[in-house]
Amino acid sequence: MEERHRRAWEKLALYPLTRPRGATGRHSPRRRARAPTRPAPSRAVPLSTEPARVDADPRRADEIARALRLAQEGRERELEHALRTLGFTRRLTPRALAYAAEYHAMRAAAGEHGHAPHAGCVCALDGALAPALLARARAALGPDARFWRETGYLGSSAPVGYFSYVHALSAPATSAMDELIARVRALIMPHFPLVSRARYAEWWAHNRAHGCGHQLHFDSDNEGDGGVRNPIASVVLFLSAAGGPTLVTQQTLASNALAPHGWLAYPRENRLVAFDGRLLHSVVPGRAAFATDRRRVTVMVAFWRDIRTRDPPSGAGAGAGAAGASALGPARSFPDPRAPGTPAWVADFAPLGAADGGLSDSEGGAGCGGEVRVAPVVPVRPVWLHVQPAAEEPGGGGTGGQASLALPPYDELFQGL
Ligand SMILES: O=C(O)CCC(=O)C(=O)O
Ligand SMILES: [Fe+2]
Repeated sequence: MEERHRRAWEKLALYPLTRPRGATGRHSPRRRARAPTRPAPSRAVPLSTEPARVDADPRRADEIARALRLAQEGRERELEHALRTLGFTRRLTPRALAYAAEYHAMRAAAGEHGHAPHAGCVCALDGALAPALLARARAALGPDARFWRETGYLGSSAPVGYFSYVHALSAPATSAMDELIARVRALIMPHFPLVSRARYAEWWAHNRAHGCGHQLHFDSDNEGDGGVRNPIASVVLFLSAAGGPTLVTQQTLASNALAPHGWLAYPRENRLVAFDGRLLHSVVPGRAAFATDRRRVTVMVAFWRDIRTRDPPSGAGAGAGAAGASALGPARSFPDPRAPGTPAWVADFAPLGAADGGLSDSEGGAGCGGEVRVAPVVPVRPVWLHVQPAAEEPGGGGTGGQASLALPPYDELFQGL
C-alpha cells in the first residue's frame, strides 16, 4: 500500500466521535481522512428522518444525499453516474446501502454459501439485559433520557465532542452501568474469550435520527491520539429498533486490502452486537423506505486490557453547560453521584442490586431473567463494488463489479454519507 494511503487510513482511527448530529463515527471531523472536504458535521440536531450531512460543502452534501437515495432505490445507472461525478471509485454494496428488512435479508442470505463464518468476528444476542436492567438503561439512556440534553449531545448550540466513561472491572458495582457492563461482558465471554483478560470497560452512547449513519471507522483509545489502539472487543447494545444496521467488516488497520466480507446486524431493542475490536465498522444510514420518527439509540461498550482514564483537573463538573462542558471527553471516570456538581443524569444510573436482577452474581449472568438467544447477523459479500469508469458504464441496471481489494484512499469510498 502506498504510504499516503496508509496514513489516510490511520487517520481514520484518529477519529472517534460522538457525532450526535452529523452521524459520522467515533471520530471527530477535524481528524477525518480528508478534512478539507469532510469538515465538521452540521451542529443541527437531526430530529427528522433526514439523512445526516457530513460534507462541509452544502452542494456536495446534497449530491451525496441524492446518491444515497439513488442507492436506496436501486437506481443503479444514475447512481453510478452520480458517484463518478463525485469522485468515488468504490461503493458499499446494495446489500448494505439498500438493506432489506431483516427477515428478507436473512432469507436471502440463507440460500447462499461460501460466506466467511462470523465466529470470532461478530456475534449478536437478543434479550441481552434482564427486564429490570433494560428498563433502567432505557430510563438513563433511552431516546428521551435527560442524559442527551444535559450532556449537550442533543439540543446544544455548543459542540460536544466525543465523550466516554471508563469503569474498572475489578471495582464493585456502584451504578447500573457497572451492572450493564458486567452483564454484557459475561454474555460475550464465550464468543470473545480474550474479554476475560479485560480490566476496563469504556462506554459511550448515540442517539440518532433514523436516516443518520456513522462512517466506517476503527474504535480506538483517545480518538487515536498518540497511536491507534483498538479494544479487545466492542459491543453495540440497541435500546431501540430504528435506523440502519451496524455493518462490521473483516478489515483491520493492518489490512492492506478492503475486506471482501462483512456482516449486518439489525437494530432491535435489547439486542447486543459484539465484534472483534480491531474491525472496521459503521452504521448504514436508515433507509427512507423504512423511515420512522423513532430514534436509533445505542450504548457502546469497549473492553480494554489497559486504558488510561483521562479526567480533567478537579473542579470541572461532569456535564455540559457553562462550568461542566470541559469535563466531557474521552475516557473519563464515571461521575460520583455524591460529588458536588455532579449532573442530574448520573442519578438515573442508580444500581439495581442483585435483588432486582441487575448484577445477580459476580458474572452478571445467572438469575437475570429472560431468555438470551443468538440473533442473526447477515453476511455481506462482497462489501465493495467498483464505481465503473465512464467508458465501461454498464448498459443500464448494472450492479458494478466486485471491487478490487487494493486499499484506495478512504474518501474514494461511497458509504452513503
Ligand atoms: O451505533 C452503532 O451501531 C455503532 C456505533 C459505533 O461504532 C461507535 O459509536 O463507535
Ligand atoms: Fe465504533
